Amino acid sequence: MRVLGLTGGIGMGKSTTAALLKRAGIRVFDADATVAALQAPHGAALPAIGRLVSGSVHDGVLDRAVLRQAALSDPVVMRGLEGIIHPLVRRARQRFLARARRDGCRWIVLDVPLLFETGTDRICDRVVVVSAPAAIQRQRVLRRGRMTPAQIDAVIARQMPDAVRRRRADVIIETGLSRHETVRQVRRLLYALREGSPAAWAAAGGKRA
Ligand SMILES: CC(C)(COP(=O)(O)OP(=O)(O)OC[C@H]1O[C@@H](n2cnc3c(N)ncnc32)[C@H](O)[C@@H]1O)[C@@H](O)C(=O)NCCC(=O)NCCS
Ligand SMILES: Nc1ncnc2c1ncn2[C@@H]1O[C@H](COP(=O)(O)OP(=O)(O)OP(=O)(O)O)[C@@H](O)[C@H]1O
Repeated sequence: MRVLGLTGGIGMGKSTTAALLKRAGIRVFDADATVAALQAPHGAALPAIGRLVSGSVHDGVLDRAVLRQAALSDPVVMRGLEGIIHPLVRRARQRFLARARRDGCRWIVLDVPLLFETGTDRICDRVVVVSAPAAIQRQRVLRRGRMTPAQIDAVIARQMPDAVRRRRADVIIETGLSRHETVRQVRRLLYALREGSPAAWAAAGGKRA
């Protein structure tokens, strides 16, 4: 079984790209969804989060705004939160991989925002980076309306710069153009996954020499 890493900064288009891959029948491990499940009402991470940030959990329900504010304004809190979350995500990922291996999957996708930052790229055969110009990125996250401009900057500051991610990518999917263009790039990627030839990977690459 081969592992395709899918990553990119906040709002760069990971979920959109992951959905296209899923539609093609590829199994996708979604790290953000795993985090959401851990933080859902009575989720496995809540007792520890309640101890880390007092007032963030009431009757087994997380107050996300309180946690977001605390984590994004204090690096010590964010590190503590990551210390709670990341080992649990790693365990869920291992269960996902074991199941996919047992089911005989050829390629699976790991959709992980912090793929490089957490060293998860080391278990990937190829890495796809989704990327768009910084101004478009900020505009997209702002439009979602969940974060203030300062909170967006705090998240971006904790992530690897886009230019570094692009250098480390095997394949870059540009999402700053039309949705149609993104679909076209994903189609080339799917062809490379199926075909496996150097020429197919070169065609999917999207990296300028
Ligand atoms: C900080 C929290 C409370 C903010 O919640 P919020 O609902 O505002 O955002 P959401 O969870 O949808 O995250 C949006 C995006 O922010 C980025 N992001 C989230 N956490 C982090 C982090 N610790 N470092 C860098 N980027 C992060 C990711 O790109 C993610 O896709 C939440 O993201 C969280 O609990 N983060 C810690 C867990 C973690 O490291 N997640 C990253 C994926 S493994
Ligand atoms: N060509 C495109 N390709 C992908 N996404 C696009 C494109 N044009 C616009 N978008 C929009 O960009 C937004 C961000 O995309 P998406 O939610 O997939 O990002 P993400 O990387 O998963 O973000 P996050 O890390 O914050 O969860 C979405 O609202 C999506 O509709």
